[in-house]
Amino acid sequence: MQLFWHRRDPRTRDNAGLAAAARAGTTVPVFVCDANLFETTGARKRAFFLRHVERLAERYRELGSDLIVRAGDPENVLVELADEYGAESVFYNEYYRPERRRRQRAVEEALADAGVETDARTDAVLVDPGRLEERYPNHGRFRDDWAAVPKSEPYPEPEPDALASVQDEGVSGSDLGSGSDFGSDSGSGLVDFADLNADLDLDAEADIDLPEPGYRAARERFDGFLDGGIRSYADTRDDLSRAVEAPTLAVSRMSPYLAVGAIGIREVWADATDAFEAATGDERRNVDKYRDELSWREQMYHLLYYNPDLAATNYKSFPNPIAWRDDDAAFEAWTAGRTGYPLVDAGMRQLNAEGYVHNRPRQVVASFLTKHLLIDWRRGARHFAERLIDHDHASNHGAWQWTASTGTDSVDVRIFDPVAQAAKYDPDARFVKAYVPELRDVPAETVVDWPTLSRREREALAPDYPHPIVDRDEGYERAQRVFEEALGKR
Ligand SMILES: Cc1cc2nc3c(=O)[nH]c(=O)nc-3n(C[C@H](O)[C@H](O)[C@H](O)COP(=O)(O)OP(=O)(O)OC[C@H]3O[C@@H](n4cnc5c(N)ncnc54)[C@H](O)[C@@H]3O)c2cc1C
Repeated sequence: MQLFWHRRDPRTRDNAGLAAAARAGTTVPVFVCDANLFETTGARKRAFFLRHVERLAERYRELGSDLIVRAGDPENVLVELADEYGAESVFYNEYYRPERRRRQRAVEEALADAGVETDARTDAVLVDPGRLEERYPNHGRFRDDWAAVPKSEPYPEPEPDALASVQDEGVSGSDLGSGSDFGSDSGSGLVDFADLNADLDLDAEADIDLPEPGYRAARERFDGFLDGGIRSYADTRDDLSRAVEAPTLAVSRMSPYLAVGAIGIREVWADATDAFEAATGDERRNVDKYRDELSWREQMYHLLYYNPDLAATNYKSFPNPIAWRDDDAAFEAWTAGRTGYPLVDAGMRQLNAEGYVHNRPRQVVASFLTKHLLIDWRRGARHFAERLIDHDHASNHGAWQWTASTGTDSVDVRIFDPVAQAAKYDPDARFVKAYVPELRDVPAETVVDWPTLSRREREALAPDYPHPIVDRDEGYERAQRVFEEALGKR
């Protein structure tokens, strides 16, 4: 008998550690609600994740088993459960976020002391970062090495007879209360997340509508994208009009599901590769671009693996400190989507309303904060971590550093011009108008040029919309100067 410890992988399909446990013999699936870890997760993503745990428990019950859910420190809980079920070993998947690594070490020591074996697998990524070199000068070089490593096929879901016929009675109850839709109204044996939340003093309620949770919902969304969007992905991924018209075709919007681990990365990769092989001509280039984006995700994990303090410390070293500004009013305007830069504000309002931001405005808002406003990227990254449902420790901090020019970008100082970006990617202002109602009646070309209009013109056109909080050219030049000073070039 063995335990499988579910961590950030609430799925039975394409789960490396679970498949390995099931191959070894009868397996008891376990999830430990770890309050310390949850406290560092934004409420929206925590709620989204917990809904997945509930779907996972349902799936186990369909397979004639159950998910054993306990609250506490995993190192204590797993030793107790190993004893209770007479398990000789505990299987799980590897994660690279420092808190998770520390937790894993504590679990391994406690289980070793108790005479229980452990078995950790690579699951979150296609290629174990430990198989690659420590540092790459650019994405192309990373991708070459990464592409040369053979990728596993998706792991099969365990057969029902490989799963222990257990019933979870550790946490039981019937009503989740307060309008939540992830409850069940039958009796004992069922996981009650409201009780868990009360015990842990966590609020699993999100302040926004969350996407449908679970593997099936993730699968459905990806199937829709494979049927259509992927074949024009390279050409349409930056088209913000299309992102408004057909949000899950212009791009996949798989990031929330990948971030909580609802679907396995090998499954996504295998399907994208089948689509690539079936495609001809121009479609082939489009599909391959999607696979390239997945390799960016892999590079971010690689970066975190070798730089565990990615969330706290500049990746690049600077001879002089970067003269970040402390400007609470500007930061608040940025978070509220009231900077007077329409594309920045639309992106931030998308974040507030959906817990998701399209990649193009995501780059623009991050650049605006760290360059035009010169506010430390760590403050922006923390805000994103609290608000995004697709928050991923590696991708968020790696991308913030890239955008802030403290990360892996091969360009010394990159500054996105928020007006030029709007002109290029949202010329019809469809994206801006979808999120900034104050500008709905303003002609598109005027929306694009908004920060360049006179005060009087702006007041006449949209009196409720703010004036730019920083001058476009002054902000640009100040950022250029500050970074050149930090780089010792002035
Ligand atoms: C400042 C900033 C913060 C970011 N924070 C996150 C984050 O917390 N979580 C997150 O998943 N992505 C993050 N990204 C990367 C990217 O914006 C999102 O992955 C993408 O917008 C998700 O939408 P999608 O699923 O429709 O992407 P698609 O365009 O459909 O891409 C497919 C998948 O590839 C991966 N991907 C694409 N671009 C990147 C990238 N640059 N880095 C890493 N993975 C990528 C994602 O898993 C994504 O789901 C961030 C980017 C920036 C600039």
